[in-house]
Parts: sequence; structure tokens; C-alpha cells
Amino acid sequence: MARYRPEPAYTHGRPARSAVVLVNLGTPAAPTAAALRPYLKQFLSDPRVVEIPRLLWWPILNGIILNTRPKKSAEKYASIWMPEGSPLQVYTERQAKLVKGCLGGEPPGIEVHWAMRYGQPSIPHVLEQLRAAGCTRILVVPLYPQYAAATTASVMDEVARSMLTWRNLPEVRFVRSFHDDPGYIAALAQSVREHWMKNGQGDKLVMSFHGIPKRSLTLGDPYHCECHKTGRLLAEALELPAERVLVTFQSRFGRAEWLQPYTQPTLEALASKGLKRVDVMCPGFVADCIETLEEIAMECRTAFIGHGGQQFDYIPCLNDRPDWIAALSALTRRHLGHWSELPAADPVALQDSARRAREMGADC
Ligand SMILES: C=CC1=C(C)c2cc3[nH]c(cc4nc(cc5[nH]c(cc1n2)c(C)c5CCC(=O)O)C(CCC(=O)O)=C4C)c(C)c3C=C
Ligand SMILES: [Fe+2]
Ligand SMILES: [Fe+2]
Repeated sequence: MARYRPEPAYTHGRPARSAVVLVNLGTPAAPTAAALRPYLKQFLSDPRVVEIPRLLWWPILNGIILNTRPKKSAEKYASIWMPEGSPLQVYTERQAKLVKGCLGGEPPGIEVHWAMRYGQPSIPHVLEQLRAAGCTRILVVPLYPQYAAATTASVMDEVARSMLTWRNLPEVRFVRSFHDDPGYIAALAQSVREHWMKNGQGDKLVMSFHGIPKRSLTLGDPYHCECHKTGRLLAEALELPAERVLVTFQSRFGRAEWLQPYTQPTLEALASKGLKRVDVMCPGFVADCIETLEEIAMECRTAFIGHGGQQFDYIPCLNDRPDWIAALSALTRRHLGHWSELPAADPVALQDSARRAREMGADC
């Protein structure tokens, strides 16, 4: 049997057709232990995410983590679940729909889809749909502003793996990161200004990013630097002096040291030292999710108030803000580059060329 599968349709000779796929991390299908288990298993089995030798990691994952974490995490998910589903999924779906509207049909027939690295709709599933639709150019946009091997590179791995058995490969492009994109920074800054206009300013603005193991930094992962650059650009846009802003790292997993300072202990220390009012935002997430709505807006709030703080304001992620959708669409269009400039091939000319080819005995 041929290793490379036949193409689903006779596609060569057709006009170029472009597609965009927005990819986020993924989320369980329901806030239940039964739905959490396969999601966590797939996520935590990814060697890009947990870089421990499989022989050591397998018994820990299958023997301990997958027997304890699903239930605990399911309770947390239940506390943030929206009527339409998991917030990460709801906002990612909305972002794709709105970006499609913003691109305004350029290039003609462009498809805008969304996929999840873990869970559904999976990257292979969405790419198969694009293949069946005859897409010849695919732009993948991982929705992680800061590059990390655990997130961005894992999306790249999965895209490549999905196409291992394809015969007629499309052109593929990736957005690598957009931590310093002016539209992204401007939308973040505007979200903070709007929050301040309604609620007033806190004594400090804490920008909390998802953590990664510290070892990744020493091994050359640029994530830490990209987080700090986002933080600096945002502080500059808001004209905040250095003593009014702080970059911290949240969601530590396991016992190893992760990037520091850790968000929750930092907030506790600030409150203990007499800081009364803090604003907290999560610029590394473009959609609210369990890590922002539960860990930050609930757990960290309780910790800050419990240590003597008086007011804790959580500033939501960019989600479906129009200025962010415009920035994401502009970023997408820039990466489409000449793909969005070329006119669709003239169908009459194509028919003509197919006829001539048949006359010459070729099949296209
Ligand atoms: C924004 C970038 C992210 C990085 C970097 C990242 C690294 C990373 N995460 C884990 C472990 C977990 N993360 C979980 C949830 C989660 N993580 C991100 C983003 C990054 N993770 C998002 C957007 C989400 C939210 C998903 C949602 O459904 O809302 C979870 C699951 C939740 C839980 O059980 O606590 C785990 C586990 C590791 C080990 C890691 C390593 C570099
Ligand atoms: Fe994570
Ligand atoms: Fe750095």
C-alpha cells in the first residue's frame, strides 16, 4: 500500500486558494473529570510540554497526575464555564469569525478556520478539511504572542505531522510570534486605559505571563525575553514608570523551578508590604481561560486580599475587542503577503489550458 495517500480530489492545475488557521492551546469538552482526563493526557504527553524522559514521566503521569488532577481541575473549570462552553473555545471561535469578516474576502475565497493543539477541533482534522477544499496555501497563526517551544513549536510539530502522508503538499507559513506587534501592544494599552477610566488606577500594574520551566531559558528558549519585551512596550505605551509595573509568571506545574517571580507569592508579598490596590492583567493570553479567570481573577484575588490588600482589579484579555481583531487581521494579512495580492486564476484560461493539455495527451 502506498504510504502517501491519494489526494481527495484532482487539485493540480486549480487556481491558488488560501486559508488561515488560528490555533490555540485547547480545552476540555466539558467541565467534568471524564472530559479532563483525555485532554490532560494528550497535553501532558507532549514531549514539547514536559521535557522529562518518558521512562520517568510515564508512571508519574499515568499513576498519579491522571488519577488526581482531572477531578480538581474539573471543579475549577466548572467555576468559569460559559453558557456556550469553555471561555478559551468561545473566544477563539469568535476571533476566527471576526477575522474572516475583517479580511473581507481577500484573497478571493479565503477560508478562516480555528483549531486546537489538544482536544477538538484538532489540527489534523482542520487541515484535512482544507485539503478537501483544495486549499493550496495555508497560514497557521498560533495564538501565542510570545514564542515558546512548549506552545508555538508544538503547533508547528503537529502541522508537519498532520501532513506526513499527504502527496500534494500546500505552501505553509507560520506566524512565529507577535510579542512586539504594534497593533497587539496598542490594543492591550487601550484595554488598560479603558479599565482605568471606569475604575481608576491601582498602585501597580502586574503583568502576569504563563510560566515555563527555568531550564528552558538556559537552554535557549526566547519566551522569557519576549514576555519582558511585551511588558516594557506596554509600560511605555501607558507612560508608566518602571516602579509602577511588574512582570510575573503564573501557573507553575510540578516541583522544578519555573521562571520567576511567581505571580501569587509576589501579590502576597506586595499586600504584606502595604500595597493596597493592584491591577492585574495577562498579556500572554489573547483569550480568557482557566489560567486567567480562575487562577488570577479568583485565586490570586483571594490571596492578595487575604494578605491585607484592599482592591484587586483583573483586566480581561483581548478576547473579541474590535481593536484586537483589527490588529490580528492586519497581522494575518501581512503574513499572507503576496498570497492576498495575486488575483484568482482566470477560469476560462484554465479550461483552455486543460483542453490543450488533453490534446497533447497529458491529463491536465
Ligand atoms: C500562554 C502560553 C502557555 C504556556 C507557555 C504554557 C506552558 C505550560 N502549561 C502547562 C500545564 C498546563 N497548562 C494548562 C492550561 C493552559 N495553559 C495555557 C497556555 C500556556 N501553557 C492555556 C491557554 C491554558 C488554558 C486552557 C483552558 O482550557 O482554559 C493546564 C490545564 C489546566 C489545569 O489542569 O491546570 C495545564 C496542566 C505546562 C506543563 C507548560 C510547560 C511549559
Ligand atoms: Fe499551560
Ligand atoms: Fe530573558
